This record gives sequence, C-alpha cells and structure tokens, in this order.
Amino acid sequence: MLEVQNLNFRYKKHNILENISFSAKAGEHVSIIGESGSGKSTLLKLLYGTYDLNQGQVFWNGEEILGPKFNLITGPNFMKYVAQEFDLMPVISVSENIGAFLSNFYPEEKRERIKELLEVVELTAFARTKVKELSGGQKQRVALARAIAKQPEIILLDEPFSHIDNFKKQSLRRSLFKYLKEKNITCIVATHDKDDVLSYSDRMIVLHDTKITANNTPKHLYNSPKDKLIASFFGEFNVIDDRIIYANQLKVVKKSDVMAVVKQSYYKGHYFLIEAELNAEKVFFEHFEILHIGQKVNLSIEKNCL
Ligand SMILES: Nc1ncnc2c1ncn2[C@@H]1O[C@H](COP(=O)(O)OP(=O)(O)OP(=O)(O)O)[C@@H](O)[C@H]1O
Repeated sequence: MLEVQNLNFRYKKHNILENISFSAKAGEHVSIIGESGSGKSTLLKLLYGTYDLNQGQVFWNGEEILGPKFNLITGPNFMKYVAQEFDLMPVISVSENIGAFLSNFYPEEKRERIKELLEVVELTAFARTKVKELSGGQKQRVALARAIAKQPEIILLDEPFSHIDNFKKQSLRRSLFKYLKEKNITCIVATHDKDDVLSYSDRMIVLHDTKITANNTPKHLYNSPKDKLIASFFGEFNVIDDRIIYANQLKVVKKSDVMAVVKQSYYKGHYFLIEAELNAEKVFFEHFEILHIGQKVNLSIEKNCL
C-alpha cells in the first residue's frame, strides 16, 4: 500500500504541492488529474524519491521512500517510473532495451519475457529495430515495456500515451492496464485524458492550486462534479441555475419554456455538438442531426446518470 502523508514541496520559493495526503492499495489504479502546471509530474517524481520533500512522508508497505539526501540512487527497486521524456538506449534494439534489466542467467526465460512484453505494447514487429529509428510513440511503448519488465509492485506513469496515435492508443491502453490489474501492480497515472480514467481508474485525484480538491471514484466525480474544473475534464458542459449540466444532458424537445437559437453545429461522428444562445449566454448540447444557424429549439434537462 502506498501512503502519502501531508506532503509539501516547493521549487525554490514557489509552493507547488501542499498538504497532499492519499493512499493506494496493491493493484489499485489511481489517476492524478489537474490543469497543466498543477504539479502532477512533480508529485510522481516525489513519490519516486527524485527530490527531498519539504515536509511529509511517502511509504510503500511501511517502507519510507526517501529523496537524494538519503539515497545515492533514485527510485526504490519495487517501483518504476515512466517519465514524459523516456530514457532509452538509442543504438541498441527494442528487445535489448526491454531486456536491459532482466537477468542473463536464464536466457530462455528472458527471451520469453521479452516476447510477452513486446506483445503487451504491440511492438513484436519492431523487436530488432534500433530505438533511434523509432517514432516518438514507438519509443514511449518501449519505455512502458521496460518499466514492467521486472514486474514492479508499483508503477508511476506520466501521461503514458501522450505520443501514441489514436489508432493504437485504445488497444494499447486496454492491454497495458489489463496487464497491470492482472499482475496486481499498483498504478498511479498523471493524465489529461478522460479515457485513461473513466474505464480504468479505481480513484481519481484532482490537483488544483497546490492542493487535492477531490479524491473519489471517476463515476462519482462524473455524476456529481463539484466544480467546473472537474466537469471540464469530462467534456463540454453548461452552468444552468448554478448546476453543472453536461452537453449530453441537455435535449431538444418539442415543448418547453426554454428556447435557444442555434449558432453552430460541430460534427462529432455519432452526434453533433450544438452551440446555441440562451438568454444572451452560450449553451452547448448534443443532437443526433445537424441543426442550422438561426434555428430555434426548445431545450430540456435530462439527467442520464449510469
Ligand atoms: N525543475 C523545476 N524547477 C522549477 N520549477 C519547476 C520545475 N519543474 C516544474 N516546475 C514548476 O512546477 C509547476 C508544476 O509543474 P509540473 O510539471 O509538475 O506540472 P504538471 O501538472 O505535470 O503539468 P503538465 O500537465 O503540463 O505536464 C509548474 O509551475 C512548473 O513550472
């Protein structure tokens, strides 16, 4: 179990994180979200022992994770951290990078393990390719495979799919997160992407203004976003009578007391996002077909919680 107790950290005089406390059980998947610059990457680095804390403590199964003042080598061996800049060896192959920290005493097992890892990150076809010849997304996949090669107890992922294209992202996400759950590896992910969170995270921690402002299940935070920051993470929304109403909760109906004028329709694949004007304010709603500029529509709020 990871336990973070009253962590405080500043870069020089600039407070980045204050009074951060949370825990994560074995096998739990926790997402850290927040605006750019809110301290997500810094928090992961602190969990890994990259810097000394100004205050507070971090424990894994009761063992304290200490910073460079107390450790020559950053990062305990039960923990792996995949940074946004992946630190690979460019002139050796994908397989050699993935196997770099695996024991050479059992060559057959090592080969099998590398094969399994190449499958998890869908890089089997690139096994012999030199890392310097890979794209950014392919390098990121090598870094992920290398991090899980020795089966850590806990893995820290900083925007793990940021360089990976949409074609691959969905299947890679399913494959990696399923693998971590099966192996009971605790996973802490800093992300901007709701698709990393909604289907996979047990908990979601929101960082804002140096503090944790929410720590709950994604389902709870989606259904009851307590502020605009949380709602905006999940999608387009409106504030109507001081309530947050997602665009997909506002419906066009035959009759209602609320009339809006369509300003724009945005094609989204299986629906259109409609921007309209209601009492001189912008509103957004989803509709199954295009609506034309100037068209008047009646709207109604429909709570469609799962
Ligand atoms: N090495 C550093 N020295 C000084 N300030 C830093 C350093 N690294 C980050 N910061 C500052 O700390 C704050 C938090 O940065 P951090 O990278 O943790 O945010 P983030 O939430 O991960 O952002 P993003 O989503 O853009 O990756 C920012 O204001 C940043 O400028």
